[in-house]
Amino acid sequence: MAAEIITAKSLNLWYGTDGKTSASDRGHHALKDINVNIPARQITALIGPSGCGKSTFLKTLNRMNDLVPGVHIEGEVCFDGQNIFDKTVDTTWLRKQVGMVFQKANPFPMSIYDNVAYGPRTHGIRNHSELDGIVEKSLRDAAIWDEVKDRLKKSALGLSGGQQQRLCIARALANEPEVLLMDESTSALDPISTAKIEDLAVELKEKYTVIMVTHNMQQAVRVSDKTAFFLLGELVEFGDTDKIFSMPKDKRTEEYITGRFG
Ligand SMILES: Nc1ncnc2c1ncn2[C@@H]1O[C@H](COP(=O)(O)OP(=O)(O)OP(=O)(O)O)[C@@H](O)[C@H]1O
Repeated sequence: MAAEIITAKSLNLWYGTDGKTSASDRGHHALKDINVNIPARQITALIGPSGCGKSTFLKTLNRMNDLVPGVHIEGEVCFDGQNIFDKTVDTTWLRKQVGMVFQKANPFPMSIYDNVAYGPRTHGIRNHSELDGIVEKSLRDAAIWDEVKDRLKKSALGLSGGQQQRLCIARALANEPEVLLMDESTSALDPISTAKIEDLAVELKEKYTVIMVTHNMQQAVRVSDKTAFFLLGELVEFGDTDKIFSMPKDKRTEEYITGRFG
């Protein structure tokens, strides 16, 4: 059995607390007592109807929710055995380890090369040949090197949507993360670009742990090893993807995957 890389224990999150801490008026309870062990070097899909807390859970894993005013979090999330909410944890370090790719590709308005070199430069790497090596490796790992190797100094904004999304994956990989979070990263793409990103995710799990939010259940079946089904802020069921989709344990999971709601 694969070792876990991320463990959530009694994780609860409220939005809109406005500084209130009494249990009765803490705002919207978006994550309710989540307990889960996410295995390393596998793909975990987060599924569930709109508004059930998938993105909130994903963003909690690299503390992106810290940036939302009025959020209150209780419980633990351990990354490589360390609670990410400990005061000693540097969020810049955490976000380097746990990188993120968003729903809509968001390349910086600069060259393809500079997009990928951005993170390493921020972390102090200045040597040209070292940066060249990181840029090439990251673009190769993101399966876009052959398409861009002759235009590295051209603007990233000239790439197609699917290429931009793979560039954003390369930009995240340049930081040498252990975990890659993907928040509906193919929902804005055509089927061919989607297939490329799905194939890429499967290749990436040799070196990285991938956690992806998806609305597309076929996608979860095609690419993921584990599936987590969320409903109204609860993690209803977590397990092997083939079991979740063939023999769900919970009636609510069965109803969702058979299309009876959502
Ligand atoms: N910044 C925020 N402030 C207040 N409430 C929020 C915020 N972000 C999300 N919520 C609420 O928390 C709940 C969970 O939202 P979340 O985005 O995690 O759901 P989701 O499952 O990812 O949905 P979708 O599939 O539509 O993206 C929703 O009720 C949402 O309205």
